[in-house]
Amino acid sequence: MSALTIESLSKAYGSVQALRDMSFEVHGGEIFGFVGSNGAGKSTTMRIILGVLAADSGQVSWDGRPVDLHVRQRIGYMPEERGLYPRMKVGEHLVYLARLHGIDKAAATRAMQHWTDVLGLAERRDDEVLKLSLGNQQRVQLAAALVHGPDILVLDEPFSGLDPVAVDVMSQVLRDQAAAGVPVMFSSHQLELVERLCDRVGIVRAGSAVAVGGIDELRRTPERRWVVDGPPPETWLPRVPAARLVGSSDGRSTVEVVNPGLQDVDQELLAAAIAAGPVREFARVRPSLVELYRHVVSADDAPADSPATTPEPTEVPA
Ligand SMILES: Nc1ncnc2c1ncn2[C@@H]1O[C@H](COP(=O)(O)OP(=O)(O)OP(=O)(O)O)[C@@H](O)[C@H]1O
Repeated sequence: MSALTIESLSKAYGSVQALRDMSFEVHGGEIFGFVGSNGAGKSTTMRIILGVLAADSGQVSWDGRPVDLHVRQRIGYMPEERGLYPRMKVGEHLVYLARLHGIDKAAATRAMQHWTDVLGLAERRDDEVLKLSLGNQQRVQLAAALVHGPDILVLDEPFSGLDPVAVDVMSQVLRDQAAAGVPVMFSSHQLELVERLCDRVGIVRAGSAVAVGGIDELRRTPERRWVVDGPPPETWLPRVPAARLVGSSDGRSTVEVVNPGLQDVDQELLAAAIAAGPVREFARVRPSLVELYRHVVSADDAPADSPATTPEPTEVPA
């Protein structure tokens, strides 16, 4: 399957180092969530992928070859600063954009009809863009990214400001595109949505991707914790010196392995707990994407808009 490879991008705006050694890959058929604080470098990376901005160094390739004008024509892009002509009618606008990508008039009209149907805009085809609500303008913007049948989708905050129904519609479109083999990359600050929708994520801090991987992969943190619903911990935990109590509530104890390098402590914990009484639940505690994000991003003490030192990458299991 094809892949979009972002390799060691650097970019400075004057004295602000927006990107430093930004690297990650988006594979065909996956939805990749691009997350990070304000000013971390997400939009800058996406603009460089599109070629509307040049990197100082590094490169973007598709299928192992540097992205050229021909490939860029095949990208569907939703810019952060939404770029529609307010006085143009929705239908005409989409046909015009498809034609700019070299699609003939009949195919462009069919594509416009298809995407306005899918995105719930069929009734609005003859309305000027400026007469639409912001959420509907955003749907048009997604249609604009899709109308030429792109091979790659790069969407800058496509979900911001959408109502829950529009979020569902857009999520389904992205799933369908990924199922058709398209690599779908989008940035967002809505981490629950990213966790629900994405196959992989890249967490950006101060211009670098500091954690990249499948969400389950990233959640396998070195801090190993278990929740145990069973006998009181004081009756069995002292038998496992490698673990300590982190907290208890409602009869459930959270225990943590003191030395993360030790293997099979979970089996010792379970055996010790069962020996002391019935165990109703024994489960590994995994951080949510929100917790993971806070952990990774909290190392960024410098304000995002000022020059910062290069962060140490967070180790992610292969
Ligand atoms: N045109 C520009 N001129 C000068 N500095 C810029 C410009 N565009 C971005 N920057 C700076 O580059 C850094 C990265 O900005 P970028 O917009 O890529 O971040 P972002 O992760 O997309 O942020 P947000 O989540 O707020 O959209 C920030 O420090 C920003 O202030």
